[in-house]
Amino acid sequence: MSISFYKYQGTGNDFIMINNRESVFPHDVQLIARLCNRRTGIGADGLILIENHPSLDFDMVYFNADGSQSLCGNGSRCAVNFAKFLGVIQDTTEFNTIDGQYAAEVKDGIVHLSMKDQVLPEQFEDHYFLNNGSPHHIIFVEKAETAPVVKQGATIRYSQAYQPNGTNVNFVEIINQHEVFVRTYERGVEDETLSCGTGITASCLASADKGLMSPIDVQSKGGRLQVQFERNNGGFTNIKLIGPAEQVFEGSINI
Ligand SMILES: N[C@H](CCC[C@H](N)C(=O)O)C(=O)O
Repeated sequence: MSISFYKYQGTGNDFIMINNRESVFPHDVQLIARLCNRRTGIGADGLILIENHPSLDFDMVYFNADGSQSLCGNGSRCAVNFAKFLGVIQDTTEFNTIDGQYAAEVKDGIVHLSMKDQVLPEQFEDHYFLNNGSPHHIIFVEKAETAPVVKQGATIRYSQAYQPNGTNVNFVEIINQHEVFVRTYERGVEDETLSCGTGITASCLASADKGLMSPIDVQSKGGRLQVQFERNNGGFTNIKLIGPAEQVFEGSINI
């Protein structure tokens, strides 16, 4: 059976997007991993199905490249622009994810994704940790460009401390009081991705503990995003992940 797909990328985090409102594409993780393989398949960090939802605009079903599932911030931004392209939504939406209901707004093609309120990231001797729909180990470094992202990221991701589910690992360089540079080793991709939306958001919230203030502009290897938030005594509210999400090409696959 031939299935059409669209390739999207959000600051270099790239996804196979399928309009699955007719439920033709199976939730088959072996097939998904094969399609995400950059040598034998289409190639992507993940695959996203847009499916119907009984009360919300759509259900975003996200799979990492290895078929595992978690919340994807950049994938959510791409799903919103894809849903707009399909005519499922106009410029505002409330949709479902593995982490529950999320809202977003599209302004001049830029997606403003509202993230859930968060507590302060847990602080350890050499890192922070926050699970904002996906788990994030956050390390502040002098120079992110030279950080051993894959080597050290994989070591932490597979360490005993994070068994059995693992974690994403973020390396954060503070540029100034309103800007950071973030690189991420992503669980489920098992490599560095050009950006990680939930990781960037978690890293910005940890940066607030180091005196940075909203809005925080973020450099990633795949492009620039912005994270906005309000601090209250116990944590953060009105958190937004803001950035582009572009359609790259359309294709079809036989499954
Ligand atoms: N790899 C992550 C999920 C995707 C996160 C990332 N692509 C994002 O934009 O948030 C995990 O398994 O926790």
